[in-house]
Amino acid sequence: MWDFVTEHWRDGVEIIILAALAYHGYLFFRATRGARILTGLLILLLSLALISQLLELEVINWLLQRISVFLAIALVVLFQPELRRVLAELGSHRMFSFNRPDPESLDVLLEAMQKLSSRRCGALFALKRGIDLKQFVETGVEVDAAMSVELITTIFHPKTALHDGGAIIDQGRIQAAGCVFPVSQKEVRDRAIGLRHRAAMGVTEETDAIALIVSEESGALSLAYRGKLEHDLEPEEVRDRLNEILTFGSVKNEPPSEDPPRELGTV
Ligand SMILES: Nc1ncnc2c1ncn2[C@@H]1O[C@H](COP(=O)(O)OP(=O)(O)OP(=O)(O)O)[C@@H](O)[C@H]1O
Repeated sequence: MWDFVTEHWRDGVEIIILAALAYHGYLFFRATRGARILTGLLILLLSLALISQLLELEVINWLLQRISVFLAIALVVLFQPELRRVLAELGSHRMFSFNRPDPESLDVLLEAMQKLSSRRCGALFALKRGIDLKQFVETGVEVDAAMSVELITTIFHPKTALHDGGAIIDQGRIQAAGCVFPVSQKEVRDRAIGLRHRAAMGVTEETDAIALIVSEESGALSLAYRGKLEHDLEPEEVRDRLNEILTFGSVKNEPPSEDPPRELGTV
């Protein structure tokens, strides 16, 4: 027994590491836009590999081996925004940082969002977490001011110079306004989802920020995280979601990616 353990403990460690990597890879990719393409490709390739092995089809075997190199490149292209976010997360040492807005500033933000909603003023916020949003700050105007309902509603008043674009919130302060975020290329079923919501999805695809949106058209409040849009939430739901994400790092009870009821950011 002891001989078996000393001989095979490395295999056990390898199996545990590979299983953990596969599981985390699955969790990471299952909610992304390429998940279905990836699943389809894997099923196709595994079936082909199995058939060609069983029937000893040499040409197909040879082709599959050659294709695997191109497949690796295709996967990098397919999951480019997600990979960028993971690398940025690793680079930002997020595991060691704790960038959480205090409850008072969240209250201020939510109150301002409700005011903007009742006045039908569109607004977009990106709440910075671990990953630096400097590249987006540079596209707007630096504000660096304490948050207040008055300031936020003034910024997003349609007649001000800063109302176009998004505001960046960092540790309870308005860092910048009028910022341009990357627009998500995800296919969205709802035609009412325009550029503001797409920009919210885009900035959360590429960073670990949380985006909050007030719709100019309907006054609806929405939240985007990791590229997914949760549309038309009640103020209390926004607060709960924010607390969940800020506490657990992800949305608890996350709806499945297949046809979720109110989540629109899926292919
Ligand atoms: N890349 C971007 N980054 C930040 N803000 C953007 C970006 N693109 C558009 N916006 C903002 O979105 C506004 C246009 O919103 P649009 O009506 O297309 O979006 P929407 O998602 O339908 O939102 P709403 O429900 O508020 O109409 C612009 O005036 C601008 O303020």
